[in-house]
Amino acid sequence: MPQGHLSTRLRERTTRVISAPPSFASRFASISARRSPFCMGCDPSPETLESWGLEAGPAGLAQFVDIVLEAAEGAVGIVKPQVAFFEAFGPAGIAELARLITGMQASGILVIADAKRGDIGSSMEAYARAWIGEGGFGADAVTANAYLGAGTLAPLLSRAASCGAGVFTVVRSSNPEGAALQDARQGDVAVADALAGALTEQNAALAAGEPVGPAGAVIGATLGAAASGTVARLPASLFLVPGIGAQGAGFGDLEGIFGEALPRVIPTSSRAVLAAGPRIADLKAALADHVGAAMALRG
Ligand SMILES: O=c1ccn([C@@H]2O[C@H](COP(=O)(O)O)[C@@H](O)[C@H]2O)c(=O)[nH]1
Repeated sequence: MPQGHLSTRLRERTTRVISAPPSFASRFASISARRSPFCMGCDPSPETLESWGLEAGPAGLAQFVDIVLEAAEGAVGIVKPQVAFFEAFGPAGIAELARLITGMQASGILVIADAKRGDIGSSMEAYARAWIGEGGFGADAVTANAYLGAGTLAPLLSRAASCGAGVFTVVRSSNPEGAALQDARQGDVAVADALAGALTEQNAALAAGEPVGPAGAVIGATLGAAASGTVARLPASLFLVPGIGAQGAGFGDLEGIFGEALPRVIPTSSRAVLAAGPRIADLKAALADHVGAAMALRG
């Protein structure tokens, strides 16, 4: 191989290594220490819009976005818009979702797009471009479903690793209907545990020497200590943990499920926070309560 070609390749490789963006795990660790690991759910359901005195249509949605942007600024480090509630308003809803994502990021807030994507590998590549990295919505992390097989997550995970994003795959969901499927046997382990093992393998391949990789897991706060065996199979994952508040779980349930993994937990709650709106001061007060409760878990 000609010398010039070799040095060009070396330079390209070095540039890639030097310019690798910080991982989602390191960005979470930083925001968690500076603000809190708590994640504010942004679910503009018709019920929430109406209870805030807003029209359950695109104009009301735009006002909702204005309010949550102002309430979140300086009060919380992570938000999770539930994409379904934006999609429900069609193109106008998608535009508001994009506005929420860029507005939150402009305030230094990490955005987890709760889109729960899952498909065959070629379509997952398109979902990866849609949600993380440049060119699409550019969220900091996205949620995924693995019902088409753990291997279909690969395009999403490799893009996440290269652009410093995270992927949270549903492993054990917070809803009561989830257990029948997630506890079904795959060989001699539960489907959820087999998926946890596959995510851990992906983290070993993609974490680039960091202790926590891009393959995170969704584990419901409602599940109790029965979920801790699954947690143990995910030693290099962050955990996105819904179910606090309206679904009946509390911050006090998290230690029994996560134990020593608590520093990797991102507790999230939507309705319990949004019920305080629409006044900004009331929302900030509800956020302060949740942020404080999540900080107390860090010890
Ligand atoms: O297992 C899961 C996975 C995702 N979710 C989502 O989290 C929020 C929970 O909202 P609350 O109002 O705090 O109950 C919502 O967007 C769900 O789609 C979940 O609840 N459970």
